[in-house]
Amino acid sequence: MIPALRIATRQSPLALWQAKHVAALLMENGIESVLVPLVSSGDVDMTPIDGTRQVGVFTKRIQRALLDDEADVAVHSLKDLPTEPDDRLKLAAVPTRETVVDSLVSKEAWSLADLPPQARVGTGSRRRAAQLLSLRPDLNVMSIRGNVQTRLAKLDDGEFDAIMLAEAGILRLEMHDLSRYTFSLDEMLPAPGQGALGIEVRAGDTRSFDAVNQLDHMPTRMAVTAERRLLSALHGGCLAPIAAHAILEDTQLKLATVVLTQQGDRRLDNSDSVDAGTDNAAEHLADSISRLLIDQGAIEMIRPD
Ligand SMILES: NCc1[nH]cc(CCC(=O)O)c1CC(=O)O
Repeated sequence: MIPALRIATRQSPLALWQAKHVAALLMENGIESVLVPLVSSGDVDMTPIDGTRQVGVFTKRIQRALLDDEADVAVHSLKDLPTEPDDRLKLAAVPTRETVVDSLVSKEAWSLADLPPQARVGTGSRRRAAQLLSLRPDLNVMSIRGNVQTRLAKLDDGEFDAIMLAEAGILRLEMHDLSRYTFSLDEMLPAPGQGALGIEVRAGDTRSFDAVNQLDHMPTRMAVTAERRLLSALHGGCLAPIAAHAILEDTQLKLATVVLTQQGDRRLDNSDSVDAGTDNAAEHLADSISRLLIDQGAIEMIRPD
């Protein structure tokens, strides 16, 4: 009998949902799997996210499980996965993407315009903070940590008037009735890879690769390849105020980007598209926008002060 694929996962409700989702997708292809739940430092460390903290806190622990042969498959939220490739691992699949947008969660379901002056808005993301401040400089953007449930409890306790979350996480956790306003893409562009999963296997593990690669969704893969390449070209890491959203529409791959200063007082908005049928379309699209951004001074803007 072929042994079941071992899927490494963190133990937050969102991570467990994502790992079980991948197990279900594998099962549709007749592939058995078991979950290997692990503890990551990103889940226990409650200090505020800032430039001094390491990137990859959520992903390193489960990558280590693969390298140590405790598991065969690592399921990540793609936006948490650093762009620097690790030769020992391979991104075997990026399945069909969930909604990419962000939501503003508040008791009153305030829209961006409804938020009272100076309202206290919680987010741990520089990208969300800077975009929000660029639109509403009066707001008090405050740091918040913890998993989705912890953040919602802090909102409930009155520590914040509103918090920002990825809509993908809200839907995965089946909080369809959560009182919220969903930003349009014109108001708030997502993080590179937001709403997508990234599934890694050990380089050279062809059995796991072949099983997992069946879950790869070409349009999603192209879109996130463009978004992540842009992030990587700007040396942004997942903590920089860089937003990017790509989508394949008919034959065109489109990429929209926003780069901001931390306080949102300056922003660069760029978008472009390419014929998706050309060689390395995603890479070329990202490279042409990143050259533009670098000329516009993006590297200096995102430098943490
Ligand atoms: N940084 C934590 C994280 N990683 C992935 C998601 C949500 C799911 C996704 O964006 O794919 C979240 C929570 C959030 O940003 O609200």
